[in-house]
Amino acid sequence: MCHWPAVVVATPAHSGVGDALSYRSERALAPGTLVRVPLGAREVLGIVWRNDDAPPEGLAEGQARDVAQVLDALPPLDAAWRDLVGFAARYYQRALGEVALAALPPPLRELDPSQLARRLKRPARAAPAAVDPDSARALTPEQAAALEALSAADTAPALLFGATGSGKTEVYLQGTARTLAADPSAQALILVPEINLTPQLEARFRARFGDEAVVCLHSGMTPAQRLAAWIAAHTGRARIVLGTRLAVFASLPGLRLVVVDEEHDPSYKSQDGARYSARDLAIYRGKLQNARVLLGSATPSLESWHASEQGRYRRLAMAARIGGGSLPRLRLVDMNHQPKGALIAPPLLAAMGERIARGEQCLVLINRRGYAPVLACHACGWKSGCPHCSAYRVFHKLDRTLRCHHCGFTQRVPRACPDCGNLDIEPVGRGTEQVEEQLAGLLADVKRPDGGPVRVARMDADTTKAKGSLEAQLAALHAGEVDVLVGTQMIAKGHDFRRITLVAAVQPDAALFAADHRAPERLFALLMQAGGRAGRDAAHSGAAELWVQTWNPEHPLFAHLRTHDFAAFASGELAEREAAGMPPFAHQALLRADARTQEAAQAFLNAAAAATQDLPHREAVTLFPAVPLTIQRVANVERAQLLVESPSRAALQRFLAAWQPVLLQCRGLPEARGLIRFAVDVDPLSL
Ligand SMILES: Nc1ncnc2c1ncn2[C@@H]1O[C@H](COP(=O)(O)OP(=O)(O)OP(=O)(O)O)[C@@H](O)[C@H]1O
Ligand SMILES: [Zn+2]
Repeated sequence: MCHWPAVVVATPAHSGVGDALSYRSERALAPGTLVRVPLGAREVLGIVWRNDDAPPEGLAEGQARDVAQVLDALPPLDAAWRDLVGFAARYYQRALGEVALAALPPPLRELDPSQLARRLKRPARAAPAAVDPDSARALTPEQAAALEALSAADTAPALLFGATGSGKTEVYLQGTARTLAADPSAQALILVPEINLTPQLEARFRARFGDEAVVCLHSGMTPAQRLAAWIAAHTGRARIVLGTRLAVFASLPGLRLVVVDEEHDPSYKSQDGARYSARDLAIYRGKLQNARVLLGSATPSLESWHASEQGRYRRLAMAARIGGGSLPRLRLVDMNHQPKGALIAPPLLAAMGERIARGEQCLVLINRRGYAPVLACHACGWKSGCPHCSAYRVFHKLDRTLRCHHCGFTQRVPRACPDCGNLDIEPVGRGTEQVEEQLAGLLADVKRPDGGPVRVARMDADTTKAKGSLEAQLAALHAGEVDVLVGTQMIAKGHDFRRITLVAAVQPDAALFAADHRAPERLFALLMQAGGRAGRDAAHSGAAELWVQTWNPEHPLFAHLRTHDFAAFASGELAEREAAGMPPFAHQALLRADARTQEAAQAFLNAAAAATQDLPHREAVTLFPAVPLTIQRVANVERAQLLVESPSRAALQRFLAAWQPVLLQCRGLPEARGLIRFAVDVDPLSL
């Protein structure tokens, strides 16, 4: 008898190919089985999705092609995994095949059954997850209460709202230990925004549970490493998967606990391909597999905060810092009353000098890399625009280049103005390189306790490109080899620094007045998280300070920052969002178009909007006019978008599903000639 497996293969987002293709097989194949099947002239990896009794209508028996190979050394992907992938594809408006195959480690696509069998030689039994009892700490009362609440009968997702330095990591560790101890096949998934930023977290998990039990999954691993880790998770040998957003798709048959650390971090939302939110998928996955979900943050996203206000999530609060230390005191510097052009105001500079002389460390946050965001000629008005983008190229002084941070276009800095020949072209504005350079000079008279000169270092995407360099820089800071660290937001995240007592944000004002409705939320989180790096050693915390240089000291955001009152800040923001009908009180999706001309991009969007008249649920959604993106052109591609909004998530979903085939038709319209691609972004993070 012949079988008719429906197989999912990698298909581009809008190929129009149905969810699964029918093949023929001599033997019955369980859903979730990995196979290799012919597709055109190639042979590709596929996943058996279901088994049909007969060939699909219209396909003559003789036309069907046979499954080429069955990778049956691997246990089939379970129903929960297939459900997760199917949900993600539907919800984020992508092809099932695209999402399903992208969720598998890349090398799996190339292996034949015998090669795969060789990789699987290692024993597939669960690692013991030896908990080293000595490394587990005695919990504080708040930590103990959070842990109890986590294992209580109520299975709603939990939001661990714990101040910076309140010991959330220990709750993750002991929550994991309990989960694994309760069931020898249980597994835990720990998601982090960016793995390189948290080498400490990985080290703590490995120290506590043993190397065998823990695997990592992130895009920085080699294909072979990723395959090995994926197999360990899929076969149940690995008990703990520690990974970035892509790890939310790991096959974890024994999943009982999902932790999303720093759940507010925007990097949980993918910005290309299927634009999924790993945090939101973690919630869905928890329900699906009956696993506990724990979201942790000192500055939760307003979405999660709102859910905890409504009781959909359980809020577990840990307000106190470990050791009873206090949160840093806010020192606002009113830049209206400082010497003109001062990069670092004199009182801030003096405070830094005092700290350094005492052997303490300072962090200086400036969210711009390079030396200056623009180079300009004051004689003729020339500016260092990028020829390919609607953006300025950034001046990098160290290698004397002008670099576009959007398309990468790089040139040597011209000796004279390219337009008028004027010789003194000047940097406008400031970036990390400039702050680093100037601080060294400004602090030249200060001495460290050992009499040596002050050591200033910089940490941003430029200094951490080489593999291992980020770890090395963090290690130098921990070892006290650096007195002042200048950097972008990456210095503000998650690090457990012990000797930092002063954190300074030198020019955060732009975010106060940005058009994006999420800008205040992000700025508040950034400042609170940055400040949270100071005074983590209770012995020094009394003197810890967060300095903010601002031209707008009266801004209400700072009042809440002063009292460390996230709850008050959040309730103010939520009230504004509710009044304005913004998320989480409304649900949004963006239709984005890339084209050779702005007209073509907008023409496609307008045609797509016009073609919605007869779609179901049209009345439940609002479509806004097409607009260019803030940075309208990148690498010679014109970009535009159209916002779709609805008070009902379900209605928005149904509308988007019905719209998808219409979008494919609009792509072929004459006025959309020049369209390069389009994509739907559900629950976009920025508009
Ligand atoms: N019960 C405990 N007893 C002693 N020290 C602890 C305990 N729990 C945590 N710590 C220590 O307290 C410090 C802060 O903990 P942790 O880094 O987990 O904070 P956090 O809540 O994650 O903060 P952040 O949000 O700023 O990352 C760490 O050095 C940790 O080792
Ligand atoms: Zn460019």
